[in-house]
Amino acid sequence: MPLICLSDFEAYAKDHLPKATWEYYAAGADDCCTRDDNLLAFKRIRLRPRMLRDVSVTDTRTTILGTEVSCPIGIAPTAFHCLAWPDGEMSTARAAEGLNLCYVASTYSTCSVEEIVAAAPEGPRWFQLYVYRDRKLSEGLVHRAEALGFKALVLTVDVPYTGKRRSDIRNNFRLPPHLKVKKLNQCGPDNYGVPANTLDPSISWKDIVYWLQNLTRLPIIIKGITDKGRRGVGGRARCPRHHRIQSWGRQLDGELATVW
Ligand SMILES: Cc1cc2nc3c(=O)[nH]c(=O)nc-3n(C[C@H](O)[C@H](O)[C@H](O)COP(=O)(O)O)c2cc1C
Repeated sequence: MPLICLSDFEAYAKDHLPKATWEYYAAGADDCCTRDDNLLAFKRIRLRPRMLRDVSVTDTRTTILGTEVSCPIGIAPTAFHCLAWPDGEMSTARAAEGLNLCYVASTYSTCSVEEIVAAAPEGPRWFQLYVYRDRKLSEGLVHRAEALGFKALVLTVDVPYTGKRRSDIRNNFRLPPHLKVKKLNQCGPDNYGVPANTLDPSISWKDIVYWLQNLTRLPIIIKGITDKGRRGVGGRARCPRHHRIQSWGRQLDGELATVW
């Protein structure tokens, strides 16, 4: 049967993937409230139709941080693509390149950043960063991503600790031995085959301003801010040195902000 919409792909994946892999991709944390809310939020979106306009020629191209993309949609960072397909993130990057869409490669990719770039050298790409307690590890990642032509860093700030993912616990989910998170392979594995307890829960605005901004010339996009606070995302109470922070777009699960 042809796969013609996302639900078709979802049903196909459920039928074909091992149970633990499917449940890793499909489930969220605890009661999955946020996951369910996100799905409902997508369904609530309505487009305002404008009738009797000449739409015989349409053009959805736009620019995102100065790079032209074919439409204002990107591929969010997600981990462990090789669980679903042997080529993993290389295939995702090729697809994004083919459509000229921005692909945000996850720190938890099962292909290395070098492999991703070799597979899709022309594709618009950003790199998603988790900050590790071992800052040298994160610094190495940032430098590699910058050298490989990633055009922005997407700093995920909503995972100081991993959520309680019940199905992963029940399934004793782990990466199979032939897969590993290639950028982190110098560390010992934990349940997911990625370093245990290495995400730095102390990260705050000062780390962004005094550490990350000094480390890279790339724009930094902060991913996972779900509440603007009383004075806005860039309010003085939150961001030292009053850096200019631009609210860049609404995600269903929060706001993205760019700091430079
Ligand atoms: C299977 C899976 C893996 C994910 N891995 C990452 C990741 O490695 N880094 C990250 O910043 N976000 C990760 N996310 C979060 C997504 O980027 C995104 O923020 C989230 O899924 C909400 O968007 P959605 O409602 O469109 O799914 C992951 C999400 C899923 C479902």
